[in-house]
Amino acid sequence: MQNKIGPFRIGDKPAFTQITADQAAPYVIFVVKDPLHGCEKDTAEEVADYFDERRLVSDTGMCRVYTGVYSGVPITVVSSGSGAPELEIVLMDFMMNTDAHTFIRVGGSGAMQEWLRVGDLVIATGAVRDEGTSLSYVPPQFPAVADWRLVACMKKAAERRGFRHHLGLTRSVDSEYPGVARPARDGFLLERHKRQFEEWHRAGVLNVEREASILLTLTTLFGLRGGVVNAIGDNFVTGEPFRPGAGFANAIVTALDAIVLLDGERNAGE
Ligand SMILES: O=P(O)(O)O[C@H]1O[C@H](CO)[C@@H](O)[C@H]1O
Ligand SMILES: O=c1cc[nH]c(=O)[nH]1
Repeated sequence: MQNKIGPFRIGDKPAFTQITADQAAPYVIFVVKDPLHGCEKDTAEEVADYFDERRLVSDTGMCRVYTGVYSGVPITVVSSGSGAPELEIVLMDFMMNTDAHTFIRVGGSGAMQEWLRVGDLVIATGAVRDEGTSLSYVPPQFPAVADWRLVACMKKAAERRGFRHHLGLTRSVDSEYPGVARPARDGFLLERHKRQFEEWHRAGVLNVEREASILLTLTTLFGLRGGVVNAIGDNFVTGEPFRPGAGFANAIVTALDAIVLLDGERNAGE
């Protein structure tokens, strides 16, 4: 049997973002409305403040969308809640209703290696799919891979700006507590949670957060261009304390500059 009810729409627009094809730029940046970024503004507005011109496309309460121009390139930015389940529905609004082809997550994360510093950037080459949403699409063996051109452009952008940055694997989880070996109520944490943390550390995963893998799974699955740049806000291994918004502005600029570089390559037919 198939679900006879299609995607949610209100006023004949996708319910969660109200996005329409004519309002969406080819390049879309996804951010979380997160107090960890240390700003008063909605995170989408924080990104849109970098645009040379911009217009508010929608604000449904769950998502806020701006479309504008940065260095001559049209870009859309959308903010939503935290975690793979929420980003899935935002991604599907764009993937099923617009011609957007490049999807970039800009966010924060916790470091999983002692040599990473708070404020550094991690440009994901791929993601560990330790969340449930992407498993609803494809088996765990399916790789969540970043687009190599986009990764190269983000690396070049960070280098040119002099931002400390690293390329490697990002792990996405559903649980912010045992999922990252952080004790929950009553100190609840099992040995297997500690072992899991150690395994991913030993496997060389650079950082952990909650959205990279759903974005990279879906862009890989549907032949779109996906990328993720996360700032390091704290270090789970060394205990370097959390600093709100550390490196987040650098992550935003890296994504924006990378889009300009990528657009230039596309226009040059590379
Ligand atoms: O800094 P942002 O992008 O919110 O992302 C990280 O912070 C949130 C809380 O952990 C999760 O969404 C995680 O992915
Ligand atoms: O664990 C996390 C998640 C987001 N940002 C951080 O700094 N750490």
